[in-house]
Order: sequence, then C-alpha cells, then structure tokens
Amino acid sequence: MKKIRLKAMAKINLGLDVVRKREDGYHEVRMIMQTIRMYDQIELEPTEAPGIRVSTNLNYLPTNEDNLVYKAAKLLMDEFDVKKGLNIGLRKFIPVAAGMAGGSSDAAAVMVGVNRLFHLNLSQKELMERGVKIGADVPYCILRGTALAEGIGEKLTHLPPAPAGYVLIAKPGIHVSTKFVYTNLKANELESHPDIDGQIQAIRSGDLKKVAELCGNVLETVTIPAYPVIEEIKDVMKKGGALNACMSGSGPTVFGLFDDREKAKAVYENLYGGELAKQVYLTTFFNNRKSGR
Ligand SMILES: C[C@](O)(CO)[C@H](O)COP(=O)(O)OP(=O)(O)OC[C@H]1O[C@@H](n2ccc(N)nc2=O)[C@H](O)[C@@H]1O
Ligand SMILES: Nc1ncnc2c1ncn2[C@@H]1O[C@H](COP(=O)(O)OP(=O)(O)OP(=O)(O)O)[C@@H](O)[C@H]1O
Repeated sequence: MKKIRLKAMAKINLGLDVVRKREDGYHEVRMIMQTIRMYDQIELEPTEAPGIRVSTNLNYLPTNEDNLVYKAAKLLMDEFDVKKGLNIGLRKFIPVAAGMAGGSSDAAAVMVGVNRLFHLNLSQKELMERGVKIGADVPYCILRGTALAEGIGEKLTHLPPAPAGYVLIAKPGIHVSTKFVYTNLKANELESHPDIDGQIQAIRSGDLKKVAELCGNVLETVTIPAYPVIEEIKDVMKKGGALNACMSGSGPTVFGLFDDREKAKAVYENLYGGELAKQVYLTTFFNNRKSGR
C-alpha cells in the first residue's frame, strides 16, 4: 500500500453563540463555521508492523496518544480490528491552541485517510458520528465549508458558501485553553447574543458586508478580559478598513474580513513583525468541500 497525503484545513467562527450550559458541563452552541485556506499537511503510511507512530515538525506537541491524530487513527483501527500499523507524519502550519480547530482538523483528516487506506467504507456521516468522540469540532472539520453547527457543535447544517472576501488572521503570542474559556463563561448572564439567524440570511443573499457586520462571539466575554491584546488587534483591523474583526472560537486568534485586498494587505504589513501579533496571515474562505484533501 502507498502513502497518502491529506490537507487538514483551519476554520474560523463567523458567529459563535452559546445557548445554555448542559448538566455534563458542555455548552449548547449555535455557530457559523467557515473553512479557510490554511492547512496542516498529513502523510499516512501503512506498515506491516502493527502500532501507530506519530512524527511532527513541532517539538512541543505530543507524539503519543495525547496527539489528536493518534486518537483518531486508534479509534477507527481498533473498531475495525486493523492488523497493519500506521506512520503519521504531521506538518503543522495552523497556529496551535488558537481557536482555529487545528488539532480537530488533523484528527478529521486522519479519519478520512484511515477510512480510505484500509477500505473501511464508512460514509461521511458515519465518520462524523465517530469524530465527535475525539472533539466537538471534529465532525465539522470532516464536513468543511460554510455550516451552521448546533448541539455541542456536532449537529451540522450545510449552508451555501459564504460570500468571497479576504480574511486577515492574527494570533497574539499566547495559548488559550478551550476548557478554561468555557469553564469561565457565564452562560446565563450574557448581555448580548450574536444574530446567528440574520447571519445565515446574509450568507444566503451573498452579502459580505452584512455577514461581517453580524460577526460576534460570546466567548470574547471571557478571553478578552484575560488577554486585552485581542481587543487591540480588533481595533487595528477595524481602523485599517476591515468590514469587521472578531475572535475565532475560544481565541486568541482574531480574524478581520475585508472586501478590499489592498486594505487587507496594508493591515497585514502593519501587524506583521509587530508587538501585538506573533503570527499573521492573509487568506480567503475555502468552500470546495470535495477538493483539497
Ligand atoms: C470553541 C470551538 O472551537 C468553536 O468552534 C468549539 O466549541 C470547541 O471545540 P473543541 O475544541 O473540539 O472542543 P472539545 O475538545 O470537545 O472540548 C474542549 C473543552 O471545551 C468545553 N466545551 C467544548 C464544546 C462545547 N460545545 N462546550 C464546551 O463546554 C468542554 O469543557 C471541553 O472540555
Ligand atoms: N494534532 C494536534 N495539533 C495541535 N495541537 C494538538 C494536536 N494534538 C493534540 N494537541 C494538543 O491540543 C491543544 C490544543 O490544540 P488545538 O491547536 O487544536 O487548539 P484550538 O486551535 O484551540 O482548537 P479549537 O478551535 O478546536 O478549540 C494543544 O495545546 C496541544 O497540546
């Protein structure tokens, strides 16, 4: 059997609302998810020797069962009693602990790859049902594109592609734990909620300005007070002509939406190498869910 290569793409949350906290501690959400053109590269090589071996270009990431790629491969290989082994090569480009679902997307890509390599014949839906056992964002990372995510993030409704625009990504040099953010969220005391239904309408009518105007993320109420630099980055983007700027997921990554590439480029150059952000990228939405993997 030959090696296969896969792309694990990052996401941003165009909108993120929390409806309530469940008894098990998880939160019911309503989120507008969007894949962007930023990806980790994954190489899968089946081996005669049993076992899963992970290598990665980032020396601070785990290579044992704590890595989500390991968990994803093990979940499927155990269930289907795969006797062969697997080498997983992971080249990270998506910022880590950033709110961009990097680890979840790696896990999703490995599930798709293992399904293909070992001819498990699972449908996308069957993969997504298993993916949620690894993490709430994994089913969406299998689906990709523009989608409404409900439940804990696993109930997905595919939406038409969000209108095209330029996406400026800036991550300050801090790592934020998703668990910390949800644990400290006062879900019953939120003063305002993003208009998720309005944003869906704006997507359906192809109105980028309106999509941007309605961006909002209730997790900012936890992450921004802890890390005010996020607000500073949002201000820089808005002053530089972004239609809007918002935190992605549990943060600390900020994304700005632009309809003008020159303005986006100017803010990119302003932030790049500066004090506020450690990693800065200019990219676009990715919506061709069938390609690129
Ligand atoms: C912030 C987002 O990235 C937005 O897309 C997701 O909601 C989080 O997805 P994720 O990182 O895949 O989440 P998981 O790995 O399943 O959970 C990490 C931690 O976040 C909290 N968590 C996560 C999802 C959710 N709907 N409610 C929660 O309270 C739980 O405390 C959990 O211990
Ligand atoms: N393949 C992986 N890539 C990145 N981090 C991983 C991976 N596997 C395990 N981890 C661990 O998970 C933690 C968070 O990873 P990740 O980059 O997925 O967070 P995130 O961007 O906040 O995700 P999300 O948006 O889903 O909350 C890291 O601190 C890391 O130790």
